[in-house]
Order: sequence, then structure tokens, then C-alpha cells
Amino acid sequence: MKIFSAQQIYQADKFTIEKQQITSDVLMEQAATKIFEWIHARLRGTSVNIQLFCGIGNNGGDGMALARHLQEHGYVITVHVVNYSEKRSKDFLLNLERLKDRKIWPNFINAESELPEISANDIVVDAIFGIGLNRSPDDWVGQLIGHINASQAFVLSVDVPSGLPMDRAPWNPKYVIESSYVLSFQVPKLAFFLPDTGVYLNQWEILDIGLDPEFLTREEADYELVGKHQIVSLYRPRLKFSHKGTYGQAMIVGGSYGKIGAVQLASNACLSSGAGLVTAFVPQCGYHSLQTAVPELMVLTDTDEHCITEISMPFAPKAVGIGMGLGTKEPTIKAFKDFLKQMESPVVVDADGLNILAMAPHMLKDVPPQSIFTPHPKELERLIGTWTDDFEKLEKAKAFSISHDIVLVIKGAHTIVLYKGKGYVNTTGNPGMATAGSGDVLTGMVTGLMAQGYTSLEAAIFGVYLHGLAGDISASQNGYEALKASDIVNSIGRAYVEILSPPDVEEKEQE
Ligand SMILES: NC(=O)C1=CN([C@@H]2O[C@H](COP(=O)(O)OP(=O)(O)OC[C@H]3O[C@@H](n4cnc5c(N)ncnc54)[C@H](O)[C@@H]3O)[C@@H](O)[C@H]2O)[C@@H](O)CC1
Ligand SMILES: Nc1ncnc2c1ncn2[C@@H]1O[C@H](COP(=O)(O)OP(=O)(O)O)[C@@H](O)[C@H]1O
Ligand SMILES: [K+]
Repeated sequence: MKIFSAQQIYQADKFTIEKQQITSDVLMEQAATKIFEWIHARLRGTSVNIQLFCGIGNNGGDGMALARHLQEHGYVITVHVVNYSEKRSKDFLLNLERLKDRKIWPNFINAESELPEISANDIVVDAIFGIGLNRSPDDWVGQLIGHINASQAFVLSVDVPSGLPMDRAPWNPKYVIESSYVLSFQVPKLAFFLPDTGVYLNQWEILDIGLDPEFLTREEADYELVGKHQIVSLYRPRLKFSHKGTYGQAMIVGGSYGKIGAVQLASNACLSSGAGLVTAFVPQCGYHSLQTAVPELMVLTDTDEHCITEISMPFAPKAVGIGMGLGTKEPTIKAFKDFLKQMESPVVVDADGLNILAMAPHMLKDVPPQSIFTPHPKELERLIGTWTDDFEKLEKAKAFSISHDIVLVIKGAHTIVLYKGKGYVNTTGNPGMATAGSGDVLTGMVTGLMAQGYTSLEAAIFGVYLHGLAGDISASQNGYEALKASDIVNSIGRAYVEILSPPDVEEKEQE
């Protein structure tokens, strides 16, 4: 699913109005009707107090139109107009009049007003600001937002949580609605998926308000939300007359004294993701544990007991994942440097491999094109420097990925894969995966997919989704806290089964 910028959403709006020869208030009515239907399907006329807070732009207009539908169906409503500007939008005014025609008189709130009482049992509809927010809310509006947040009422946001900008961090983190549920129009918004701004919403859902499909199909987006539908289209089926050679020989290089487990996790994940043959290259201290723990694995060792000093590959692997538990000792750095010089096809670089590159950026020129980097936030900062907010981080990361021709996997709650200026936002995974070794598992999986012939970009997108899904399956069985990285490996098989199962009704709708 495409993720459009606010600018593109306004364009879609304009295109739809022109092509379908409708007025803008028809679109607003469609949006408000969809929200009403959503609420009505759940409340079925329950006599709960619904307090609507409406701004004076089109987001507020949506709120006013919704208020009318709610009232017509007998709901108990209070309508507040958050009167933050004299520049009221045309469709807001139209819907204000329609409300007054039905003898509903909103309560106008301005800087001098007392804050309205909100009970924890009320439902708040948040229609103060939408995607048009372009500066900090005034202090009195910010205080009203704080008051709503403190009420503990269920807050349903129209389109976006009010006060949340679409292209930067909030000016004042307290002046943003903490939304229980966001009903967002037509397309998901990037801010929902980034760590600094995603915290303002609990759940979200997309409502189709009838923006023109021609525009939605034709318009290119900088970011895409990756769901099961996209993943299924990347899947490469196993062939009946195949053999292990068909699925490639993968190599996992890493480990140092006390950190052999990282290689074990990655190698196991590589095997379970479907690679035909997997060989681990480790210092000698890792030999026995790996041979015992993973019988399917072949093990090669360095001449050194405790760390890697020279990476010799007696065969040409189809894919290599390197870096987990590697350490950054001088001889290891040299071995890594020689390894990069020797490699021509893309490699997957993780953990200390990335730390070495951050310490010695001149080595970046030796990284084969289309290699995959899988940094967590700290490793990313070492590579690209600090950032002021997530949006700047993404711009810097994109520039890095383009200049080095790297598929950059920015790990997090919503991992984002960047390549050639485009971002792919993942939708699987859970907080149980914030545990030691889960990144090693991802590296093994992505390497295993490359061994099977997936391109770098496909392996990154598919691997990240599969990894998150395996984590979700593990969490559904044992909860978040007990989830260990090895559980993720054990769920890879079920994750494949889930990907290949026919879509259920909800998934079909999202396609
Ligand atoms: N294509 C779509 O997706 C549709 C969008 N609609 C609604 O329209 C909304 C966007 O409406 P608007 O463009 O009118 O913008 P908003 O309703 O988000 O904001 C209203 C206006 O307030 C001003 N403003 C911005 N920040 C301010 C601040 N901090 N203090 C005071 N004033 C400020 C701006 O001039 C802005 O246009 C969407 O979020 C959505 O709710 C719907 O009406 C239907 C169609
Ligand atoms: N809150 C979360 N929600 C979803 N996925 C998460 C969350 N926290 C971590 N993960 C995932 O777990 C992995 C952690 O990787 P990393 O930090 O490198 O772990 P390690 O270095 O211990 O192997 C990443 O793939 C990341 O996306
Ligand atoms: K809103």
C-alpha cells in the first residue's frame, strides 16, 4: 500500500474532484459517512456521551459532518469548535450551517474559555487538526489537547492525531493528541510508523473515502507499506525436481570468544529460511558447540582460537552474511577488509561488520554494490551521524544508501528497507522481539533468501516481513517477555505457511 505525503493527498483530492465532477463537500461527506458507519457498527446506538472537538479547517469540517450523522441516529453528542483561527474553510462553514439547521449549537472554545469537562467514560472525537497542520498549535490549544489526553476517555482521531505533523517531529511533544484509534483517510501516513511520532497512536485503520483509483495507481510514492499481499508476490516456490544445489550455498561469518551463539542463531535461521547448504566460518573456539548444536551446519574455522584473523573460503558461496559477534580487534578488522576486497557479489553486513565500517569509512568503497546493511539505531548513527528527528534520519539514510548502492535495513518496531531512494515499511513484528540475538536471526534469514536467488532488495523486504511474522507467531504462543531469538527461528516454518495461506477477508480488503 502506498504511503503518500500530505501534498500528494491534496493532489489526490483535487484530481478526484475534477475527474468525478463533484464538489469538495461531497468528498467530505463521504469521509464523514465512512467514519459514522465505523462508529455505528460498533456502538449500535449505545447511549454514551460523544464529545466532538472540531477545528476550523477541513478536519474540523469532517467532525461537524460526523456530528450531524451521529445526531440523526440518536446519539448523545456535544460539539465543540476549537476556534484557533479566523480562516475557516469553506466546507467547515457549510457543515457548521448544516448543523445549525438541525438546531445543534456548538460550544465555541477560544483562548479565554474554560476547559470542558470530559469523563473517562466519554468518547472523544478528535477533529481539531488534520494533515494541514503547519506550525505549533497555540498554547491554549496545546493545553486543550493535554486536557483531552489526561481525561482517559477513548479518543478517536479523524485522519491523524491532532497536533501530529506529517513531515517533522512535533514542535511541542505535549501538544499532540494521544489517540486510542485513528481512522485515516485512504492511505496510511509515514508518521504512524516512525519511533518518535508513532507513539501518539495506539491503533489505526484506513477508510476508503473514494479518492480516484487512477491517481492512486499512477502516482509514485516515496514509501510503501509492506503487507502479505506484496510479500506473496515476491515468494519463490520450491520446485519439484530441485536439489539442495538449487537453493544455494550460504556462508555465515562471525563470532568471537563468548559470542559464538550469534553465529549459531544466524546459521540456524539461514537453514530454516530455506538455503540449500550453510557453512559457518568462526574462530576455533566455536567449532565444537556449533557442530553439536546444529548438525545440519558445516563449520570452517580460522587459525586463531578466539577471533577471526583471515577469512578463507574454499568455495564461492552464493550468499554471505557477516558481522554478528565478530568483535573489532585489529586482526579481525584486517580480515574483514581483505574479505570485502575479495567479494564481488552482494553481502549481508550486520553488527560488528557495520561498526568496523563506521570506524573505517574508507572501507565502504570495497563493499560490493547492492550489499545489504542491517543496522539497529545505534549502528545506523555510527554510520550516518546523528539526526534531529526521524524524517531527517530517513533522508540521511537514503543519501547513504544511494551513494554506496546499499540496501539499508533500518531495524525497529517498523523496520524500513531503503533502496534507490524508496522506502519499504514493514508491518510485522512485536516488542517481544526486542531481545538479544533477534537481529542475528534476521541476518541469517536474509542471507538464506539471497542464497535461494532472491535479489538483495527482495531478500531484505521478504526477510524482514518473515522475521517479524515468525516473531508474531512466537509471541502468540508464549507472550512477549519469554520470547527468545531462538523461538523466532523455530517459527520461521509456520511463518512461511501463514504467508502462503489464502488471505482472510480483512487481508483481501487491504489488497
Ligand atoms: N483528500 C482527503 O484525504 C480529504 C481530507 N479531508 C480532511 O481535510 C483535512 C485537511 O484539511 P485542511 O487542509 O483544511 O487542514 P486542517 O484541518 O488540518 O487544518 C486547518 C488549517 O489550519 C491552519 N493551521 C495549520 N496549523 C495551524 C496551527 N498550528 N494553528 C492554527 N492554524 C493552523 C492551516 O491553514 C490549515 O489549513 C484532512 O486531514 C482530512 O481530515 C476530508 O475533508 C475529505 C477529503
Ligand atoms: N519493539 C519492536 N517491535 C518489533 N520488532 C522489534 C522491536 N524491537 C526490536 N525488534 C526487531 O528485533 C531485531 C533486533 O535487532 P538487533 O537490535 O540487531 O538485535 P541483536 O543485536 O540482539 O541481534 C530487529 O529486527 C528489530 O526490527
Ligand atoms: K484529527
